[in-house]
Amino acid sequence: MEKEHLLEARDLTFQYGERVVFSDLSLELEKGGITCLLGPNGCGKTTLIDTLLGFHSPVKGVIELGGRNLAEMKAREIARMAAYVPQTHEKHFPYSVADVILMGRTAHLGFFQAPGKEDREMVRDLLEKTGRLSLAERDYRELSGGETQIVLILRALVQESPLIIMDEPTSHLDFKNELVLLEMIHELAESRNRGVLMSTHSPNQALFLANRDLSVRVVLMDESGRLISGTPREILTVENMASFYGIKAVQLKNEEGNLTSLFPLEIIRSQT
Ligand SMILES: Nc1ncnc2c1ncn2[C@@H]1O[C@H](COP(=O)(O)OP(=O)(O)OP(=O)(O)O)[C@@H](O)[C@H]1O
Repeated sequence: MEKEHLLEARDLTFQYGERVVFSDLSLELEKGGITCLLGPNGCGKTTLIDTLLGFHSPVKGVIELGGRNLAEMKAREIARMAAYVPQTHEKHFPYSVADVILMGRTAHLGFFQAPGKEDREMVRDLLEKTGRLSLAERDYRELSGGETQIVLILRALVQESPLIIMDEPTSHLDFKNELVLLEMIHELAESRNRGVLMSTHSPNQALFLANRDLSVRVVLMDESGRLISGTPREILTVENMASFYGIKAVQLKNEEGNLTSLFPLEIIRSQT
C-alpha cells in the first residue's frame, strides 16, 4: 500500500552565510509514523526543523507539506498542517496557561474571530484529561521549564494538525513526564494516525517507541553535514555511536532479545 506523506523534503541544502548545515537532504514524514532526529549538539537539528516549518528558506531543494509547496503556503495554512513545539519560547505577556493553550486553536479561526466556547472546552478537557487542570489559571510566565514544555505540547495538541514537530520536547521533563510524553506520542501515532517528528538527545526514546510496534525511523546527523536514516536497530549501532558522537556505547537488550537502550561508556580519544 502506498504510504501517505504528510511532508516530503527533497534535496534540501541550508547554510548560514558560508557555513553549510546540511546539503541534499531528503526526508519523508508519513501518517502514523514517528521520526526521531538525533545528533550531537550543534549538528543542525533545530535548523532542519525550522527549515521544514518555513522559518528558514533553504538555498536549494523543495519541501511539500500535505502535497503543497511550503514556499507558497501562508503561515495559517502551515499551522493547520503542522503543529510546532519549540525548544524555547519567549514569555512577554501575562497570559494564563489556559489562554496560551487556546492559542493553538488560532489556525482554525477566521481572521478576526475570537476562540469560542467549544475551543475553551477543548482546552479544559485536555487539561483535565492530562491531569494538569491545576495549571489552567497560572500565569504562564511563572512556570518552570518542565511545566512550560508541557503547556507548549498541549498547545500543539489542540491545534489538531496531522503533523506534530517537536524540538527536544523532553529536555526539561522529569523521568515520569518523559514517559507521559512518549505515551502521548504513541497514542497520537497509533490511534490518531498523526505523524510526529521530534528531535531528541536520547536514542532510547526511539527504541522505547519502536518496541511498542510503532513505525519509527531515526535520522542521525553530525556537524559535518553527514546524515543517515533507517530503523532504530539499523541506525543505533555501537559503530554509529562511535562514528557520529565519538563515544564507546553498549547496547542493552531485553529478555526477548530486542534492543531497549544504549548506554554511553566512555569518550573515544584519538591515539595521536
Ligand atoms: N542564526 C544563526 N546564524 C548562524 N549560525 C547559526 C544560527 N543558528 C544556529 N547556528 C549554527 O548552526 C549550527 C546548527 O545549530 P542548531 O541549533 O541547528 O543545532 P542543534 O543540532 O539543534 O543543536 P543542539 O543539539 O545543541 O540544540 C550550529 O553550529 C550553530 O551554532
